[in-house]
Amino acid sequence: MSPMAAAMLSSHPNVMPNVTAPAATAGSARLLLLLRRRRHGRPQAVRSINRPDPSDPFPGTLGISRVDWKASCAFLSSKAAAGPGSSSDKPLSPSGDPPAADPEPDDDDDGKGGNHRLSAAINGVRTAGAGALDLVPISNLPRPLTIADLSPAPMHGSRLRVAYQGVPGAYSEAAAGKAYPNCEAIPCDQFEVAFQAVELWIADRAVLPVENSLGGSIHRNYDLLLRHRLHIVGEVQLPVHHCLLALPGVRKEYLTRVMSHPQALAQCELTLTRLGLNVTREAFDDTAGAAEHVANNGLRDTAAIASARAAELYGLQVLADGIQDDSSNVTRFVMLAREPIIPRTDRPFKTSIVFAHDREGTSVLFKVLSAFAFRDISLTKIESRPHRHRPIRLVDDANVGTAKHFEYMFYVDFEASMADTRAQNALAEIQEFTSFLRVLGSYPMDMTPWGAPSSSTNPPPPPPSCSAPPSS
Ligand SMILES: O=C(O)C(=O)C[C@]1(C(=O)O)C=C[C@@H](O)C=C1
Repeated sequence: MSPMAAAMLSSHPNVMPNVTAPAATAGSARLLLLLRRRRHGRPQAVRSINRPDPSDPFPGTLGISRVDWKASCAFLSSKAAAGPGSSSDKPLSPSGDPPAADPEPDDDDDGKGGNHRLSAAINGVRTAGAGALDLVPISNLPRPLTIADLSPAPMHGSRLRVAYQGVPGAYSEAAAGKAYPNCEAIPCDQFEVAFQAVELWIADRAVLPVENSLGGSIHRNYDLLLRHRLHIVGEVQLPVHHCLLALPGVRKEYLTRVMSHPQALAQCELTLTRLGLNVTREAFDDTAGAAEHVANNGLRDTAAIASARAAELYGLQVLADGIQDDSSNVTRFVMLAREPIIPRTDRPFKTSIVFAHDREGTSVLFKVLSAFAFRDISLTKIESRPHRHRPIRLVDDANVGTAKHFEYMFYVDFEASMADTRAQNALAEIQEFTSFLRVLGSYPMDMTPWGAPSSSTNPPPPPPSCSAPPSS
């Protein structure tokens, strides 16, 4: 089994390896108990019984050894034959008394005949000294894996896991909460790690910043989009409202240093000067990480630029609120998944592409842009990044010498779905004069109305958990 499939199986509550229908043995009773516990969200029970057993010929399965299995078969063939009318008719509690009620009733436990007869027989045996067998009807056996379980839709019975860069309190965490309101947000120390977390099935999605209205593009993520094989499945725009944070009791005059994410420092540059602060700027991996660093190290000469939520989390005071240079400071994040979503035309969609060309001159770029313009497709973004594998092109001109051009990869976002024939035709045309073309994703546009920036930028603790929006 591939590691990917194994990871899927282990994360699927209904998937249990090596379980077959004729499970009426004590070993399988134990198995049923395990399955039942697992269904009711008590993974410790599974873990504890799953201890390595030297006699287990199938390590890694559910911890039922062949010895157990044989004993179970012998046990049941002698006792289940007791049949109806014996003591086995009455389900009994472990104490030997009839149980008042099942503390963990099964959803589909209808209490009628069929499998219950078998379960009653076994429960009857339990009073004869077999211990606390707590069986569920065979109808509750795990269902087989179906094609739907293999679809890109995540969940597998649990919350969506969303990787973001930074620590709790970072804006990226708030963006993850906005994109997937009930997700389990997974902090990552670098953008690259968030990409890998999705690729390795540690997370179902990544939510990463790509541009800010004041600071511009987050180039690292453009480069990573090309290096990795993830798909853009959505976007969210998050108003970003920065605060100047310091340890309780510290006054602005004492400050000699301000730390934050370089984007946040850039977004507050003018305000820092206007506040009359004579401070050095120090870059940190993320805004909330800077706040945590100030708090953990008791730095009384240093402030952090971060969210109000970071102040709460790390016990800092807010020295100044709303210090971004523009009150409508917004960061755009993209949501990434292992599989693309199916593009639609019944709501506004955006498509992101990246291309390179190997012909000389500027006309290629002109032609690409014309392919969209002729079809009335609006571009919302264009970004160029160095072509890593071929950064420079030499152009020989016998008369003038050798010209050197920088080579670029061009990233374009346009307002159309890949399900729209205009977009398909535009890309078919573009493909003819580009050497490389990749669709990074076709996804619903974030159409949320422009809310009050201050409240949403100091978001309420992004629900540590998220549900997928309908589109992704
Ligand atoms: O440091 C954070 O809190 C982040 O989420 C990162 C980040 C960024 O990369 O631009 C996100 C939003 C803000 O624009 C500032 C920083």
